[in-house]
Amino acid sequence: MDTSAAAIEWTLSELLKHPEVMKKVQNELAKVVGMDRMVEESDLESLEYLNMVIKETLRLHPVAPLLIPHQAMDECMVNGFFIPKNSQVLINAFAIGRDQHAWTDADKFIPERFAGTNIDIRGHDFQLIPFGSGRRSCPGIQLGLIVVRLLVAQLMHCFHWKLPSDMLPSELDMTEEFGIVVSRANLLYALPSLRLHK
Ligand code: HEM
Repeated sequence: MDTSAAAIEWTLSELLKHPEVMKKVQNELAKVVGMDRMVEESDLESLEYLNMVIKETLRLHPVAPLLIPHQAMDECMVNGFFIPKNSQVLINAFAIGRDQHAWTDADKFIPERFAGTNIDIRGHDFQLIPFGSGRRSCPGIQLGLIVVRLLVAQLMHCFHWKLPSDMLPSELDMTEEFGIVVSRANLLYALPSLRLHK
């Protein structure tokens, strides 16, 4: 049940499916980090476009789409609905991330939608909660985000990527395998070639 690995795989899949976005990520890396050294953890905060790409990936592919089941400690009203004490409550982060009322072109992968907004993924903005929100939200968020951002950054910085057998980006299979953690149903194949020669 590796949430970080699933998030990395979905991000790479979306980048392979959207070569123009991959190009922008690689251009940002060349500009911010340069091509004389590898990207480091201290670079991550400066990689604004990469951070938008990760947010957009986790909006469309929250790796734990129903979070973890919660239980109401007391009865309460939520949005006019009565929730009895001890009810099991499931939060559908997947549906929230694709809600047409909250997002324009909700099913499309558009990292630029976050440009100039303060929408974050740490549980303050309820339309984007891939780590949950509140007291039982993910305690590993900081580590998870560093691992995902650093790995994707290094893979994009060090290598050019293409799909095998002249496959078109639009042909890339994005089938999900359902579980508490939703990962790709089929392995992702992509061909790297060296980009960073130092
Ligand atoms: C991109 C990576 C990750 C994602 C997307 C993610 C997502 C989540 C989500 C959605 C929940 C449930 C929150 C809720 O029900 O409200 C959760 C819980 C949890 N996560 Fe993560 N997680 C990630 C990485 C990690 C890492 C790296 C660790 C540990 C080092 C971790 C440890 C935990 C634990 C212990 C819980 C249970 C918290 C509780 O029930 O109080 N997670 N995570």
